Amino acid sequence: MSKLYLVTDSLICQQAGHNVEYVVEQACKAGVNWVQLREKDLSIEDFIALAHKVLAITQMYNAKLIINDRVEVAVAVDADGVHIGQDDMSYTQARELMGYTKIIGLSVNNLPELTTANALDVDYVGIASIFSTTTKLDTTSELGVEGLRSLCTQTKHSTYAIGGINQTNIQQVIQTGVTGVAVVSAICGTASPYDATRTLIQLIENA
Ligand SMILES: Cc1ncc(COP(=O)(O)OP(=O)(O)O)c(N)n1
Ligand SMILES: Cc1ncsc1CCOP(=O)(O)O
Ligand SMILES: [Mg+2]
Repeated sequence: MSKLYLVTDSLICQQAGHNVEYVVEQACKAGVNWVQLREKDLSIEDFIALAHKVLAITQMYNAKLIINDRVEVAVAVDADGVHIGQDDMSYTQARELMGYTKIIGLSVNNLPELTTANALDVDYVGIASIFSTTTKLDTTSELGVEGLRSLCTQTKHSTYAIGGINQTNIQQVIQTGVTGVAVVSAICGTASPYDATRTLIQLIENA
């Protein structure tokens, strides 16, 4: 598994002057090989159409495409996996629809959720939120680096930290022992997603 996971946000890409396909391609070119397509406002038809385009890009770079929330989109385009949260479809139902060859990621926000996830055959847990972020407005907690470190010792799964992670704090996050780091604005919100990705990868490698 790659240590840097790009989670997209079309609005943040747009505000930085790019479309989401461009950002995905630049990030993959720079070395990201996990991409989550996160679209909150698209109809199912538009989400599927965009996912087909993004899948063509990720496949060109041998990267994995994970669909946020919408299991039916992941199934329709034969994506590599789906990421579900505590308020999304249940893990059991998602697994039934996706099958055992696909990746399922689950968000956990605290120790009880992480403990419950330990009984599930998820492929990774997304641990949120590490720092404050304006990208997702309904986050429940800020775990901080020490909260993350503690959760990492109590999980049986691979772990991706998410929420407010950027070039200034990514090394502290990696040093907790987390498997990897997921970012939205630190790549989508930049003038050069390629340069931003290169810098983040370098920081991870030197941590
Ligand atoms: C890698 C990763 N971790 C956590 C999340 C958050 O998922 P969720 O809690 O379902 O919130 P939304 O992203 O759906 O708003 C994630 N997307 N990716
Ligand atoms: C999707 C998500 N889940 C928890 S925080 C978050 C947003 C992270 O965005 P950013 O990397 O811009 O803080
Ligand atoms: Mg969700």
